[in-house]
Amino acid sequence: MKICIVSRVDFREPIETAQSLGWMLVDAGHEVVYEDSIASELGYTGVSLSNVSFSADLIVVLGGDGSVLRAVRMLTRQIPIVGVNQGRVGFLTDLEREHAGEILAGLSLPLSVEPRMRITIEYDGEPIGSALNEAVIVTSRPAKMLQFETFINGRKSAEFRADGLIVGTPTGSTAYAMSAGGPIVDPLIEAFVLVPLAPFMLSSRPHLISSSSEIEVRLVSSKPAQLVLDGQMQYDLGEEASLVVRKSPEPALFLDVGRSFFEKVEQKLRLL
Ligand SMILES: NC(=O)c1ccc[n+]([C@@H]2O[C@H](COP(=O)([O-])OP(=O)(O)OC[C@H]3O[C@@H](n4cnc5c(N)ncnc54)[C@H](O)[C@@H]3O)[C@@H](O)[C@H]2O)c1
Ligand SMILES: Nc1ncnc2c1ncn2[C@@H]1O[C@H](COP(=O)(O)OP(=O)(O)OP(=O)(O)O)[C@@H](O)[C@H]1O
Repeated sequence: MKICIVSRVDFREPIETAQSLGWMLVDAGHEVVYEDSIASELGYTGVSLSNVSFSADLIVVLGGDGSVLRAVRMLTRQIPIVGVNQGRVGFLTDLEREHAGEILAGLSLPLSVEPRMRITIEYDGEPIGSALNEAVIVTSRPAKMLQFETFINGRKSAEFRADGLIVGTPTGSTAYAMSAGGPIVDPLIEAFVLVPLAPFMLSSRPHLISSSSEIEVRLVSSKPAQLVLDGQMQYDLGEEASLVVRKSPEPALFLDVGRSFFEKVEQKLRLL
């Protein structure tokens, strides 16, 4: 198989892991390429994630959740991906560093994957990006509320004031949405999680909406707001902005290594 290794490069351990893992995978008969930023740390010629998504069979990410979110975002075409935890929480990672080499070396095609719903976002009618965890519309001025209107398949569903609104996925239900009071959603379910941030009215509650729906969020107030995708891409929103969120036709493809989602919930989130 052709495997592309991606790594965070902000400290030595993942860089050293990337080198030793690469050697182990080559010894096991795999073709190994490195993404640009880790390649330059190791003195190799790298590949871009956008291009390699058309030729690699698997992406291996050395890092935490942010590194996995970044890698999924940078893939032009979704291909199987697996994270090796080199972060603080690593909820989206499924392999620990100590065992990653032997497990990955033994892989062969076809790979077993677990599709993870992603979302696409349009701003004022133009595609602006996609997300695996969530899209957040949030006030640019702390302690100033925004006024929202939401529409499900063109029909008005709510009008409320809040600091912000999370439109999340089941994968993102254990991230910001959970901290904001949303439900933990089995990632095998395909649905949107709508969670208001500090709503003015207690009646503004989290909602679970079918993934076949089209969700429009309109900003009624003229106060400054921002759109944040997976906590990593940030955009200023103009007055009376309209954002349309849909299920992406391309889910992320998490390599199935037998890790139970609920085991991870128990292990990683209850101990935090
Ligand atoms: N109050 C909060 O809990 C809060 C606030 C902002 C952002 N976030 C989350 O952080 C994500 C970005 O992650 P990052 O690592 O680049 O930023 P980061 O470094 O700020 O990490 C945020 C924390 O969220 C965890 N996390 C991220 N995705 C997760 C998931 N799907 N399930 C469980 N935990 C998850 C990360 O492990 C990290 O501990 C955003 O998508 C958002 O969901 C959480
Ligand atoms: N190769 C890279 N080039 C630039 N930025 C990167 C690269 N790899 C990771 N990052 C960014 O660096 C940060 C690394 O954070 P990451 O989430 O991987 O680790 P962590 O925050 O320690 O762990 P966790 O998110 O699991 O708590 C992320 O924001 C990610 O987007």
